[in-house]
Amino acid sequence: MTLRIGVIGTGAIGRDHIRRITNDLTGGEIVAVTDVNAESAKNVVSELHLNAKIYENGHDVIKADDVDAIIVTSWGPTHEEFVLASIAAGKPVFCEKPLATTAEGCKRIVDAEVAHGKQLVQVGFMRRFDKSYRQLKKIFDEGKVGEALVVHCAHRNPTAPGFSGDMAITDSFVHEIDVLRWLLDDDYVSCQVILPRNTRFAENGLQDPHMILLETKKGIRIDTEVFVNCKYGYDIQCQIVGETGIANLPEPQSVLMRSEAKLSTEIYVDWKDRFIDSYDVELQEWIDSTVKGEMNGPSAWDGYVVAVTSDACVEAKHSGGIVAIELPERPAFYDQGNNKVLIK
Ligand SMILES: NC(=O)C1=CN([C@@H]2O[C@H](COP(=O)(O)OP(=O)(O)OC[C@H]3O[C@@H](n4cnc5c(N)ncnc54)[C@H](O)[C@@H]3O)[C@@H](O)[C@H]2O)C=CC1
Ligand SMILES: O=C1[C@@H](O)[C@H](O)[C@@H](O)[C@H](O)[C@H]1O
Repeated sequence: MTLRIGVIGTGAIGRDHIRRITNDLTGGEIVAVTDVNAESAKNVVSELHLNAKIYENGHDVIKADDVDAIIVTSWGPTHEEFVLASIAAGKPVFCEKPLATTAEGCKRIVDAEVAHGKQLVQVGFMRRFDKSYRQLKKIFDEGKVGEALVVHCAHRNPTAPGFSGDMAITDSFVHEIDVLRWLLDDDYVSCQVILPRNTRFAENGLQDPHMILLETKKGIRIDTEVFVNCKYGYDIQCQIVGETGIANLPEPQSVLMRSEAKLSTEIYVDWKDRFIDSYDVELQEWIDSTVKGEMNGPSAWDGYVVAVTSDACVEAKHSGGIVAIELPERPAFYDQGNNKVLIK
C-alpha cells in the first residue's frame, strides 16, 4: 500500500521532506500540498514533478478523501490547529517541532489524542533516528559504561540568522531536551541557566552562549553549552559519564586528510547536512509504521514534555534561579509500549 500524504507548508523543511519522500524513500506519495504562499506550493509541485493537488489551505488538505496522512511543516504557531484538525479527522500526522508553541497547546493535543483513543501524532525530533545517537544509546543500554552520572553536551551553530529572544532554547536546545530523556530513559526535575560572557557575534540583543543545567529524576546532572554563533561549524556533542566508563556521541563520518602539514577532518556547517540521514530514517520509519497502523516515534506526550521543560528553561534564564520541572502523570494511553522507537 502506498501512503498518500498531504503536506501543509512548503518552505525549507517541507520542501526537503517532499523531496526525500518523492526521490529517496519508499512507500509514500505526496498527493496534496498547500502553503499560505501559493507560489511556493506551485514551485514545489512543478520543480519536483509531483502528481499533487494544490489546496487553498491546510484544513482542505486534511479533509481531502484521497489523503491518508498529514505532514505539518508550516510555521510553529500554526501547528496546534493543524494537528488538532488531523486528530479530529482520524488521520495520522507527522508534525515538525514544535508540536505547539505553548505547553498548554501541547496538552490540548495530548488530551484530544487520548480522547480519540488511538495514537496518531508523531513529532519531528529527528535525533532519535540519527545513527550516532542510536549507537550511543545501544552502548549505554547494554551497560557498557554503567549507570549514567553526568552528561556533557554542546549544541553549536555557526550562525543563527533570524534568532531573537529565547530561540536558542525554544528552537535549538529543544532537540537536546527530547533526545536526552530518550537516551537516558529518564525525565527532568529541575533546570538552571547560566549566562556566560556574550560573544560579539550575537545579533538582535541575543544572549549567546547559554549554559543549561538539567537534573533528572535519577539524579543525573546534564550540562549543555548552547552556542548558536560559534562561527566554526555545526557541532553536536554528547558525552555520558558513567560509573565504569565514558561514552561519546560518534563524530559524523568524514575523510581524514593529510594536507598542507595538517591532519584534519571536515566539520559540517549546516544542520541539514549533519542530520540528513536521520531525516531520511525518521520519515521512512514514519511511513512504514503508519502503513502498519502503528506509531513508533516521538509522541504528542514527548512534544508536551519538551514544551514544559523548554518553558522552565526560559523561566530559569530570566529568573537566574533553579526552576522545578513539574509534569502531570503520563496518561496510561502512552504506556502501551507502542510509542517506543525501536533501536536498530
Ligand atoms: N526538526 C528539525 O530539525 C527542524 C524543524 N523545523 C521546524 O519546521 C517548521 C518549518 O520550518 P522552516 O521550513 O524552516 O520554515 P519556512 O519559513 O522555510 O517554511 C514554513 C512555510 O510554512 C508556510 N506557512 C505558514 N503558515 C502557514 C499556514 N497557515 N498554512 C500553510 N502554510 C503556512 C510559510 O509560507 C512557509 O513557506 C518550523 O516549525 C521549524 O521549527 C525547521 C528546521 C529543522
Ligand atoms: O531544528 C534545527 C534548527 O531550527 C536550529 O536552529 C538548530 O539549532 C538545530 O540544531 C536544528 O536541528
